Amino acid sequence: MELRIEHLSKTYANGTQALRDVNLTIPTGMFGLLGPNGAGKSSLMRTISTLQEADSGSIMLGDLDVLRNKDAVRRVLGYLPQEFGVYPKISAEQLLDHFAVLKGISDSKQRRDVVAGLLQRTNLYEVRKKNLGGYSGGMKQRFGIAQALLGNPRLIIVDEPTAGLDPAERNRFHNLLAEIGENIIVILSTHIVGDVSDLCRNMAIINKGQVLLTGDPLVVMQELRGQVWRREVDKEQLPALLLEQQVISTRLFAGRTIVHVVAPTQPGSDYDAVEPSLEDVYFARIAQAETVGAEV
Ligand SMILES: Nc1ncnc2c1ncn2[C@@H]1O[C@H](COP(=O)(O)OP(=O)(O)OP(=O)(O)O)[C@@H](O)[C@H]1O
Repeated sequence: MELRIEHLSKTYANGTQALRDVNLTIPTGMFGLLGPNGAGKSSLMRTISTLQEADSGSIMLGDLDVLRNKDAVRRVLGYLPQEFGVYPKISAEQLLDHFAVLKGISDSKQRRDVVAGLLQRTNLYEVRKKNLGGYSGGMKQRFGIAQALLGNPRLIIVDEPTAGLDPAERNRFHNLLAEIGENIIVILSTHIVGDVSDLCRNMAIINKGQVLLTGDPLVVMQELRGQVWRREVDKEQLPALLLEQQVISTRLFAGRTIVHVVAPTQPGSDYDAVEPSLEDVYFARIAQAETVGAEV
């Protein structure tokens, strides 16, 4: 089964064009939707999740018309929003039970089994009696996944799930997502490149409401091979370099400034070729789009 988005556009009442003719085909597995803040990721996620209307275009989940059959979509959808609030004064077990009732699992024995199973799967069973207010960020996110998995969804959407998690929690969360993504469609919306390169077999880069690139992260990295160059510079050299070269990133490493540039051939003897990372692809595509935009 796949999710097919065609010609999706959305302009908010204040004139902000959040989605511009978005076309994406998303197969089973983990799909990374990568873009800077304000790119339109949440708008797209909320539209797929039936929480807001598009102006035009279509979304099909298999043969289900998502924009026209909202109730049917909600039965097969799990959603972990960017701001997932929990009631601090009740336990994970109680709240998940409550969500299960809302999902329509009315038989109490069945509900007990489902809730226990999900708490085990998300590694929260030991702390199921603890109030959610005492949970760490990672535990809350795993609880968010537990509620998203209620009702055996065919599609799960997670919006910026690892922001604010420490490395160990992020790792645990990644493993959980990877396991879920084996059988269903999981869309991971994020501005963290590492989340996508660690987890996703397919991805898209979105900026200013437009899809700039789609594909397999390994393939898109291959495609940039031989075009990414690295140079160490003094901070004072940087402004001139920014005018001369297509600089895609500058970072400090051990107190020195390391610059990555994109160029079809070696820009000079002080540049070394580097194996492109997904971050290089990401910054190169965004920089390219900005340049084109600036020329218009
Ligand atoms: N309800 C709204 N009304 C008006 N403008 C909005 C609304 N929601 C979002 N926007 C604007 O639409 C654009 C896309 O926002 P969106 O939240 O979809 O981006 P995003 O990629 O999810 O960014 P972030 O990571 O910051 O949430 C932004 O310019 C944002 O300010």
